[in-house]
Amino acid sequence: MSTKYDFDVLYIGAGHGTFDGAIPLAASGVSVGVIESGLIGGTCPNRGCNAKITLDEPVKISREAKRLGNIFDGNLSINWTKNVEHKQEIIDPLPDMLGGGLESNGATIIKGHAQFKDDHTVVVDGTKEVIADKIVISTGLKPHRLDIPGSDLAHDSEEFMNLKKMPARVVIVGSGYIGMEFATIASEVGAKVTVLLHSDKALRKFYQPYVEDIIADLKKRGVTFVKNANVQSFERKDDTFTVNYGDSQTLTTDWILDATGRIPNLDSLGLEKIGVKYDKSGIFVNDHLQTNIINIYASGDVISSDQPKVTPAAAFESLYLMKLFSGKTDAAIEFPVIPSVVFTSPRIAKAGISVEEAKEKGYQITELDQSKNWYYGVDKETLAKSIQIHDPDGHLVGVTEVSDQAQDVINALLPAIQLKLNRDQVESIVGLFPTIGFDAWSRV
Ligand SMILES: Cc1cc2nc3c(=O)[nH]c(=O)nc-3n(C[C@H](O)[C@H](O)[C@H](O)COP(=O)(O)OP(=O)(O)OC[C@H]3O[C@@H](n4cnc5c(N)ncnc54)[C@H](O)[C@@H]3O)c2cc1C
Ligand SMILES: NC(=O)c1ccc[n+]([C@@H]2O[C@H](COP(=O)([O-])OP(=O)(O)OC[C@H]3O[C@@H](n4cnc5c(N)ncnc54)[C@H](O)[C@@H]3O)[C@@H](O)[C@H]2O)c1
Repeated sequence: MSTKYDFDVLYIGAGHGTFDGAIPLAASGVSVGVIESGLIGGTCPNRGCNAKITLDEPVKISREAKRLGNIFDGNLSINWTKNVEHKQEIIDPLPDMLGGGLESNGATIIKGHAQFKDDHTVVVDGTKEVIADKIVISTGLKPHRLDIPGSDLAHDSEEFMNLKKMPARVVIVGSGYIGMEFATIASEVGAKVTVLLHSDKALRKFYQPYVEDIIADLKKRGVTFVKNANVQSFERKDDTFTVNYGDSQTLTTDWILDATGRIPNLDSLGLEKIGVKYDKSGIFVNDHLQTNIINIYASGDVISSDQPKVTPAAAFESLYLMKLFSGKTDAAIEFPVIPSVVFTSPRIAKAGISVEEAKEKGYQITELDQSKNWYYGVDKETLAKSIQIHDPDGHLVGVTEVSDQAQDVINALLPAIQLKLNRDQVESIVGLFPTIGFDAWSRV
């Protein structure tokens, strides 16, 4: 490293877009700095994936217990307060663990808010200047807030996960990942949930007939869905709230979740000052994750990209930059198949080519009603369907599944899709039995 720099590589933000690659980069001897204004680990461990999946665990068990019916004696009910305490116990150690992983491998953590002064200089909390050869912007997303009267009366996903008590009535505006996952959790915990849709579709990027199956199932469990709701305003009346929507329609509720999306977190970063190009979808990068400023890169959710804004994509980008910066590659980034799952119950998950794309290409589409499959019968899954897509050479190129085990099915099948395995190769691999992975693999 030249003596004019404090670090070879300086990351802004300490989420998956940073630490997956920054740890091995620092371990390889490269001088690494990480500036973080909040908790080390960023969204996923502290207020995203890990927090959410911990809160979802009793929900999953409760759903399964209900399906298994009178095999269980007595009623199971979820104590939300204890559930939130358990979530906190699980996630509290993560920032120290991840920070320890960075520091023990030689990276320096600098706490505070970063703002660019020039192409190589970042000012932390308006006082401390840090100079680096290369800088990676990995500042993630923040909740979008509706621009309507009373919008400050609504809450975000982090506040939902920290609720001490589950409100009796919850209105959720938005039916994307967060809207649908949190509707599943809140309703299983006992809240009367209403989901207000922007249009007539939820989870737009997923296979719509399966999304409709999930909606129908949630409706049976008491969740109300209002399509084309056109939310106008929120008002407070003592301890309750009124949601005004549509053509003079109203709803009274105890709590409002604004789940209308997440937007690039570029607050006071000073990008205009140095001329880094971006728009409302994120920072523009080339196929080496490089911005229009030669020494400044971006990684993770903050990038304007077609990849899903999920942890595996952020981690992959971060690892790519590690390889680029340590001279292990100079090739353009080549994304693997990035799978995605929505943790509703049943879940919906997918990888590879979508059903719509398969239809356009004339690929073979095979649908299986998994509720007839003995393995799904073990936990009495009545809503379980799977679609496999094969290309003209017989390679598995896409899978979509709705079932309570969809995420494990997709994980099991990923190697076949990513590596384009042929029949002999598929048959050369055997898995553990009886497991959903074995079952899924036997369908390839
Ligand atoms: C409720 C929820 C549930 C989710 N569930 C899943 C899931 O189940 N599976 C999945 O794959 N993905 C999930 N995600 C998405 C996942 O969390 C993100 O894709 C992932 O965290 C992106 O990582 P990142 O490093 O790009 O950004 P982040 O993790 O958001 O990290 C950005 C960091 O930058 C810091 N920062 C921002 N600006 C500055 C600044 N100027 N100076 C210093 N620091 C700054 C922030 O404090 C933050 O820590 C979920 C997201 C949410 C919100
Ligand atoms: N399981 C997972 O991987 C997971 C879970 C949660 C979040 N995430 C990530 O977090 C990000 C944010 O999730 P999200 O659910 O907030 O965003 P999203 O983009 O998935 O959904 C936003 C929803 O809000 C709706 N909407 C937008 N404007 C509206 C308006 N004015 N009125 C009513 N509805 C409106 C949209 O139609 C959409 O249904 C996503 O990019 C996702 O990748 C991932």
